Amino acid sequence: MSDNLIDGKQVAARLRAAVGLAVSQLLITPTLAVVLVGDDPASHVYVRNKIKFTKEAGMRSLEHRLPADVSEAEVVATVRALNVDPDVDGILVQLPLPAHINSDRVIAEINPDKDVDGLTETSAGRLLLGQPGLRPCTPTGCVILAKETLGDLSGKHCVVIGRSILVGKPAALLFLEQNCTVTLAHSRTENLSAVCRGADILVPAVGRPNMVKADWIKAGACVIDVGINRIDDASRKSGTRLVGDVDFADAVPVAGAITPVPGGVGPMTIACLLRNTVLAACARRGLDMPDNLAL
Ligand SMILES: Nc1nc(=O)c2c([nH]1)NC[C@@H]1CN(c3ccc(C(=O)N[C@@H](CCC(=O)O)C(=O)O)cc3)C=[N+]21
Repeated sequence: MSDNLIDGKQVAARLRAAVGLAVSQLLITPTLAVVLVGDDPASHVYVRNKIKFTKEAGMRSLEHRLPADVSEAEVVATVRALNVDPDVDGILVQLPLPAHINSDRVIAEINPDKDVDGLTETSAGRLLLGQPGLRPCTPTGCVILAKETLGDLSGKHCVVIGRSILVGKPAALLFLEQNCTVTLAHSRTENLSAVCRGADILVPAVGRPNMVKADWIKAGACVIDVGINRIDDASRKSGTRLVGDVDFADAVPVAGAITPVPGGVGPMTIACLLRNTVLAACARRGLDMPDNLAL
């Protein structure tokens, strides 16, 4: 193993421990409600992990399982009931939803003060405006990993590749909030590799296996790989393996620090969900954010 790896698993475990400590000092038990529709096996694995870590951090989790053929109206009704349940601090609707359900309409129903995924229009507006609010989990995890490596990010040139609503756009805004100079690159960017070579912090969030090569990376740059791509690998028993958007073997010798896949950004996403649940529980009660959960 090289010495420039950013151990997302370890940073996530530490964040979960910090969440647990913050919870133990509260007089209430934050509660996360998870809505899971259908029987997608991957979604069930994610949700099981989320629930396990929620409990480990001393919080309560409620699980609402709905059948795959449930109507959109019933999912909306479930969200509305959670919105007004005073015991519920965070609501997570596991995505993707079955094709017959419009996930935008469901997400729009979530009370923004319980929006621990940070996906509602109100949460997005608060982020854009620099107002307090719940930020999306994966981009928050990227910022934490970058700060872990570099400390203060002020003045650093951050290049985010990918303009998705879920990751790229909010990541650009969160790095801007950290006083980075931000470039939001995407599929139409001219001279993409040269733009990336200017980055002190490079955040590929595209979903294209091994797209970023060594010659896209400035020597010593911090590389936060958001991609989680499953590719064929005949040498594995499963027949597949996970790779990021970065050609890891190529990039490792050039990067100053780099996240692996798996074991990089992924575990941070779940840890940030737990953090958001505590932040939501505090904000809803007019309590200050626990000091040890500040970015
Ligand atoms: N409402 C909602 N919020 C989400 O945040 C959300 C969602 N729906 N639907 C699915 C995606 C996916 N997602 C991941 C979280 C952790 C890992 C993770 O920890 N991955 C491990 C590897 C896991 C493996 O081996 O399969 C890693 O990268 O090390 C991956 C993916 C959250 N999502």
